[in-house]
Amino acid sequence: MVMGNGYETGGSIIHGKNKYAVDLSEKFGFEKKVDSGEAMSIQKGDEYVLNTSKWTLITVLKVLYRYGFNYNRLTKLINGFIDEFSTIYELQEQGKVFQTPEEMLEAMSPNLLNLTKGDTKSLLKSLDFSENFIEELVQAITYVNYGQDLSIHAFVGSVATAGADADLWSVRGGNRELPKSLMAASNAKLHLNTAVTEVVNLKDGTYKLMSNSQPLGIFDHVVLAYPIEGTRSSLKYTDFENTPYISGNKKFHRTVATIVAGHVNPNFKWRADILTCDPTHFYTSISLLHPTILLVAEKYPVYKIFSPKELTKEQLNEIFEEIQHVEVHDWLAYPEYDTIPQKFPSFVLQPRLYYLNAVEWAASAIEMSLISGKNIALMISKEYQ
Ligand SMILES: CC(C)=CCC/C(C)=C/CC/C(C)=C/CSC[C@H](N)C(=O)O
Repeated sequence: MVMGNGYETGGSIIHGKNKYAVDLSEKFGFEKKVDSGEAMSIQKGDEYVLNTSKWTLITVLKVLYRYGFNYNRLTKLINGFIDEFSTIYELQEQGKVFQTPEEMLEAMSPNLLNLTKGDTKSLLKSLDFSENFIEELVQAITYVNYGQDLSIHAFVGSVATAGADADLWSVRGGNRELPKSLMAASNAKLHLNTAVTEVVNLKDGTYKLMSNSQPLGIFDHVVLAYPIEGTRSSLKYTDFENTPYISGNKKFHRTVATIVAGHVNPNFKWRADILTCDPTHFYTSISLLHPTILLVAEKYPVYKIFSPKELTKEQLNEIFEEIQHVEVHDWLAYPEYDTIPQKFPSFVLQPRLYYLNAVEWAASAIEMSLISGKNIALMISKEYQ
């Protein structure tokens, strides 16, 4: 909450063709919030290489002028990617289940699995996209959506690009309403503010969960639904023959989201939203935020700055002349995608012990988690058929 209103820092956008998020939002009667009409600029050094306009026609002309038909070709490529990706809905409708993210991608299309094996820049170069288009527009997109450059693998690069489409929305009131409503609809017993610190294998096909040496219960199935590699505290596994999961050298990427209510410094060349394609900047993007729902009139505009490190006072003062409120969210947000793992983590760590966030190594996005959750739910339900 910033000065009476809520704003979203992560998991803030959903694509119009993300079927599960769309269907669930309709089921729960959520209203869609579409933030359109903002201009956006791409910064390279001190220069803005592209300034879009709130008028679509002008933006189209500007993009054509700078990048020729590269943008149209990329749109076609991403539409093809979305079509291949969308076969997952039919596969899951048929009850198909997958042990690993690799199996899942391959079932959607062998091309999607292949995309995880090379980096985004090489793919685009091999398809003859121009150097300035790749390094300016596409890199600005990978920076804003995953805080990383074009060395991320081409599957997540494609998801990032789909996440820069015009067809984006969020839930009015906040995307967090989605898991909240799903939880309520499940009628499950919820232990809030209770960290699971230990999983004990009872060796009779069940697991006991512990929170700081206090038993929470005995379960037939356990789903770990948090990023093990991106968590600073560790989970203890007791009475397992082998440790169910070792993160090894898989790392999560640090992203700092600084939310500022205040006024931009007139000496700072502000554009409605700034994306940078340039690693020399201390930020990867600066955007004007809109409250998830307007509860009180905004006294100050609210901005979100993504950066790889916490911002210093001097850096904040470079951007703002007046700061009324600052909030810093320093988190391990998504995998470090340039270290392409030999193998993604499995959805099944041991019989009946599942890992939902294994899917984040393919790509981290709300819909990816919903798909992974459905995969695990299908696996569990098959045991009872
Ligand atoms: C079925 C469609 C439309 C695409 C398949 C791939 C996919 C799951 C696209 C999601 C696009 C999207 C909204 C990406 C967001 S980027 C992640 C960002 N860091 C965040 O905070 O959510």
